[in-house]
Amino acid sequence: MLKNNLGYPRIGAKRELKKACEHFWAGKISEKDLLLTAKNLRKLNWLTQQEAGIDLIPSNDFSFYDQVLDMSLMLGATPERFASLANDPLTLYFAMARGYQQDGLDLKALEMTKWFDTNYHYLVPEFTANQSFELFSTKAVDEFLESKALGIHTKPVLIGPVSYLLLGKEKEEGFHRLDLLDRLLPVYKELLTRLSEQGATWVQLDEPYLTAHLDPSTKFAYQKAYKTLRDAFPELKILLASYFAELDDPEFTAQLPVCAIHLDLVRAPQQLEAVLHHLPKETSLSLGVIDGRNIWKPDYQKVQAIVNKVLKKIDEQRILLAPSCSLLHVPYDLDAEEALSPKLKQWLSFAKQKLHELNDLHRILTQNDTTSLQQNQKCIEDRARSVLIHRSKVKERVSKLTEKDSQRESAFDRRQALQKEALQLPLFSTTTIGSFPQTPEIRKLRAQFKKQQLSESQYEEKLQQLTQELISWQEEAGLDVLVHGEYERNDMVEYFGEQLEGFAFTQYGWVQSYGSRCVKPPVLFGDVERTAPMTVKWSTFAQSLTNKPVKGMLTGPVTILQWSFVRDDQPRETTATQIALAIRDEVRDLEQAGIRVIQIDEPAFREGLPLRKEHWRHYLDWAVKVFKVASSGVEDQTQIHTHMCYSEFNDVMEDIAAMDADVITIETSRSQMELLDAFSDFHYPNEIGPGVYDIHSPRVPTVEEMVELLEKAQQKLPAENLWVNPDCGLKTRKWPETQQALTNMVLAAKIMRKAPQENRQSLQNQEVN
Ligand SMILES: CN1c2c(nc(N)[nH]c2=O)NC[C@@H]1CNc1ccc(C(=O)N[C@@H](CCC(=O)N[C@@H](CCC(=O)N[C@@H](CCC(=O)O)C(=O)O)C(=O)O)C(=O)O)cc1
Ligand SMILES: N[C@@H](CCS)C(=O)O
Ligand SMILES: [Zn+2]
Repeated sequence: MLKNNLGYPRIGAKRELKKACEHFWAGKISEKDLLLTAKNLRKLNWLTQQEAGIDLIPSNDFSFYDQVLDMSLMLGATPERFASLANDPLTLYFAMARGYQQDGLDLKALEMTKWFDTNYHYLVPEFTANQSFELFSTKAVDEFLESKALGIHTKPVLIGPVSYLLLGKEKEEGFHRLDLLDRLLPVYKELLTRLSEQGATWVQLDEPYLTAHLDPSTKFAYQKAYKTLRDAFPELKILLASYFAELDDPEFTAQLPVCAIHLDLVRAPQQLEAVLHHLPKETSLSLGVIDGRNIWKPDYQKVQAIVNKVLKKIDEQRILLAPSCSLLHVPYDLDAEEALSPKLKQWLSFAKQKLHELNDLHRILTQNDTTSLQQNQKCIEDRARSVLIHRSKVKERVSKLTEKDSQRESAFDRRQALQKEALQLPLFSTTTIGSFPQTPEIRKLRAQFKKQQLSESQYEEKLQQLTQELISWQEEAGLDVLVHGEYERNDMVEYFGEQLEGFAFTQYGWVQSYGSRCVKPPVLFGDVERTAPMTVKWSTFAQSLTNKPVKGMLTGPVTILQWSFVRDDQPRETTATQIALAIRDEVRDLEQAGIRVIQIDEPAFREGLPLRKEHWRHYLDWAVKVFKVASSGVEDQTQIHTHMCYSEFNDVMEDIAAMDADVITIETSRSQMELLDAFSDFHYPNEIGPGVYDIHSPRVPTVEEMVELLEKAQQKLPAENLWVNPDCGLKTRKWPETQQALTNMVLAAKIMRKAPQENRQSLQNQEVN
């Protein structure tokens, strides 16, 4: 029974890679220094896994930015616009990730989207009809050799050919990306040849799309790909990894010609039986029994029962024990946490602890280690019985909710009329999504405050000053609905977690979100309660400085749930309802305090959608309901906004409309307003702000391109329902580019208001470049 790990976090336990990348981008360290930091991190990861007794240790799970981008580079799938950077691979790599505005070039980054239902984002490969592939980078081989030099025999991890193609997007009409398989497979063969030549014995090919609906042509692609690879490499042990959901067709997958199949038995234990039934006698099974997506200790007895069931069908040599998916989605090391309560800490495990759990389980299963089993049982029982978790007042309030609590007083038409009268906003009103640059100075102030080097009043005074400057700047820039800037927030979820009962927060529990950006998800361990207002002070302070409306800024219940490590002892919808009640109280308090526009962000609404369609209805029903519970406690005149980013809306339009927010701002600019089609096809009734520029890149958008996007939007939706705003919050941007971009955005809105061609010309002359 081998202990198999699918992937390890790579950002560094103290975010060393993040810091090195950001310093490199800022020109503060050399390429050599960056490469050395990366090498040290890889070494540390391999040694940690070796020490923990893992048999199949992954390599090529490291990435400077994203593993899908790494694959694109290895396979030579570089869009034409980057051709001039081909002789400088690292510059090319970061240009594809972040865009490139230098030396007279203005290259847009690849589109970024969510990695399945996680909070990790990948860079979408771009394909053309005459797409060619070549072995451009040998990263997987290089890292295999690097581990070999340390005396560690690793298992290279690659994204499998079919999922790689499915993760991408056709950039022109007339072909399907799976048509490219015949051109792609020779490059996989070349890569596997190099790996075999260097002594690789196992290779993990991730095919998470095996859990999506498999139509005949997709099945054909999988069969072709894996038969080709098996025929070419009969000796190589290919581990085919699925995760995050159940296989769409267990019989089909079980019979693919590979050495082993990995199953996520945390998310989808029900698939085991069917797979066992169809598994050929020579195929091994990797049992994903440790949760790679959450931080709770597993119940060893339950795992034991699963493995024993498998042992009845196949023998020990064909079983691998594994986490459910790569450990990329959990933090590094619980031992580093000094401030967590010891009680809570004994219920948790992070990546390093999960490795040791594999070891414990291996001993329990193969050597009958009853001590580990009993210790684990004690922890599990202790958590189940703990008084820390339960608040009867909260449970009672949830049970007393009625239909009325999730309905606004009047229908949208009436609310819209009342709000227009109350707010007196122009056509194409301009606003931002909430956050403004979180400068190193602001982060430093907070760090000093947390270390008690600054008193609360000193910290708040400085933030007040910055907020005041921001309000003045927005007024001067001519924005219509202002924001306070979210300077006081470390993160839009963590900030609320820190203020709500039922949450705990970590010191170093960082998880990569995209590129160098990390989040520290709070631990939602118990019943959620708001004991005091959370945002009223900052919103009312900002509102006191201006006559223009300042938007109150809250994170919605689905997003708080989705971006936290959530308790697994009750249904997610129950926990979401508890959060919704806390937000509802905050919304009401903001209204009472004179805030007339309130935004409840739900960027994770679409991400929370289960991967398997049969589970959608249930999720959508409760997700819409909890948003309405959070947002419906206000008067008709109070304008409720929501915001969503990176979402494919087509499938869920009806439910987004059912949320009944007065205004929704969405990400659309990277896809050139394509996403808006869903709203226009559906005749979305409420107001909508399609993002007119991409905030993930420092590139300053021109007035012209934003006008063009707004014109596209105007063709799709009535002008009186349109808002003008960026794609998302501006916290990751620097000040000069933010000012220039927003100044251009306001000009674009003014052009749209004036419309005649002559006015456009004169306004474009004022553009800031
Ligand atoms: C909108 N997005 C979000 C997602 N998930 C969230 N939970 N939050 C989100 O906003 N998912 C989808 C997208 C992903 N986008 C982003 C965008 C930006 C970030 C980001 O900027 N993350 C920051 C970390 C933010 C944070 O919590 N900072 C803390 C700690 C600051 C810090 O680093 N302090 C230093 C000391 C500083 C000094 O002394 O100078 C330290 O501790 O070492 C804070 O502000 O207090 C990032 O830097 O990665 C994430 C997701
Ligand atoms: N209000 C948040 C939303 C991000 S999705 C922000 O502006 O950062
Ligand atoms: Zn956003």
